[in-house]
Amino acid sequence: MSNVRALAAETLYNVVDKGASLNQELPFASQGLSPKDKALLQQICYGVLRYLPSLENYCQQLLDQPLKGKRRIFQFLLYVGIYQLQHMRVPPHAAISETVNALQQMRALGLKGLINAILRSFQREQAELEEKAKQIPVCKFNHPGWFIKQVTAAYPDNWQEILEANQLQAPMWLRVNQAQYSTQEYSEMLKANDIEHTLNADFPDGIKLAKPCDVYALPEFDTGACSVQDAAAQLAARFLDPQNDDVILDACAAPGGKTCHILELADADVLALDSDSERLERVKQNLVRIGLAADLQCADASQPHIWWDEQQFDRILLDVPCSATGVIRRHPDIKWLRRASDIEDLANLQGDILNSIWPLLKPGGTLVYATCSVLPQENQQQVAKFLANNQSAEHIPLHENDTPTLPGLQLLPGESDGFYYAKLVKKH
Ligand SMILES: C[S@@+](CC[C@H](N)C(=O)[O-])C[C@H]1O[C@@H](n2cnc3c(N)ncnc32)[C@H](O)[C@@H]1O
Repeated sequence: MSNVRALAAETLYNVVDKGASLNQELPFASQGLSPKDKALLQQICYGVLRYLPSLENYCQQLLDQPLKGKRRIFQFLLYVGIYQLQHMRVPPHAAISETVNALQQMRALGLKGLINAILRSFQREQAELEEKAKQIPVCKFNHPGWFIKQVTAAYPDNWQEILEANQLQAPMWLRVNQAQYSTQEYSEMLKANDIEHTLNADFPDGIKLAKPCDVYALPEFDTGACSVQDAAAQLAARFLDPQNDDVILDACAAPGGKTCHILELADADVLALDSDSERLERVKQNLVRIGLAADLQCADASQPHIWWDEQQFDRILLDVPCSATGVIRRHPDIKWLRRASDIEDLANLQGDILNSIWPLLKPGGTLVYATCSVLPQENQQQVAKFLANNQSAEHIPLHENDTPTLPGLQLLPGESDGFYYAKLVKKH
C-alpha cells in the first residue's frame, strides 16, 4: 500500500477501534514512503485524532447511517477527507480526488460515489455542520467527556486553556548535554548552523527550536551534544540534583531520557530499572549515543524483594506510569486510548510503586516523584496521601505555594508539556 490516504484510514482504524498506539502504528505504516509522504501521513493521522469527535459528528449529520462492520474502515477514510478539507492547505479538489483514489488501493471502488458525495456535501454545508457540532461540548473541545469533566473540576479557572493547548502542535525542545557544552555554547553552535531557537531561564538546559528539524541536522547530535526532550521533562534531573559518586535508582527509566540527563549532570552510579524489556533496550541505545553508562535491569519497581540487593540509594527518581494527559498535544491518541476507569487503576499502581520503593531510600536521601499527567488523583492527591501516611517523609517545596496538603509543582501544557513533580527527603 502506498496511497497515503488509504494508509491513514487504516492506521486510524487500528488506533481508534483496535486500541493500537499511534507511536507503534505510524512507523509501520510509513515503511517505504518518501519523506514527504511520511510527513503527510503523520500530519493527517495527528490531525484526525485531534479533531475526532467533530469529524464523527459531521459524518453523523451527513450519512443516513454510520459505516459499520467490514465498511467501518471507510468511515475513517471520510474523516481523512474531511480533515483535509477543513484544516489543511490541500486544494479541495485534490483532497477529494486523492481520498476517492484511495478506494482503488482499498479494493472498494464501489464506494466511490458515496465517499465523493459525502465530501462534496461537507464542502457545501461546512458552515452549518460546524455550527451544529459546536453545540456539543465533546465536539466543541474535541476531548472525551470524562476528561473534560475531570479537567473542569481540577482547573475551574483555566480548563479551557488546557484543552486548547492540547490541540496545538508541541514545540521541539533540546536538552544540552552540560558535560559537553553549556546551553549558551550550544546556542552559538545552532546559530552558526542557522537553526533558529530561543532560551528560557526556567529550563536551564533547554533550547526551544523555532521549528522541528531532523536530529541529524543538529550539531554533534550523534555524539550526544544534545537530546530531544521536552522542557518540563528536563526538570526531573534538576530537582533530583545528582552529585558525583551518588548511588541513584531511576525506577521507571525507559526510554531513558531522564537517566541520561542525570548522568550528564553528575558522575553517578545509576541503576535504570524498567518492567518493559523492549523499552529498556532504548535506554541502552540512548546511553550508547551519548557515551554514558548505567546498570540496566528489567524488573517490577513495585516488587523490590525480587531484585533489590539491600543497598539503599542516595537518590531515587520515580517517573511513574501515568495517564500521560499532560502530553496529549504530542500524542493525541491518548484521548481515545485512555478510559476514565484507567485513572483509578493508574493511581493504585503509582501508590504501590511509591510505597514499595520508599524503603530503598537512605535516611537523608532524596526522592523525586514525577508524572506527565494533569490529573490531581495521580499527582497532588497521590503525594498528599503518601505524606499523611509516612512520618519518615519530609516534603521539600519546589515553589512558594507547594505545601504538604497540596504538594508539588504542576506544570500545564503551554511553553512545556504538562508535568507534575514532588520532592521528598527521608528524615534521619
Ligand atoms: C513515564 S515512562 C518513563 C519515562 C522515562 N523516565 C524517561 O524519561 O525516558 C514510565 C515507564 O514506567 C515503566 N513501568 C510501568 N510499570 C512499571 C513497573 N511496575 N516497574 C517498573 N517500570 C514500570 C514503563 O515501561 C515506562 O517505560
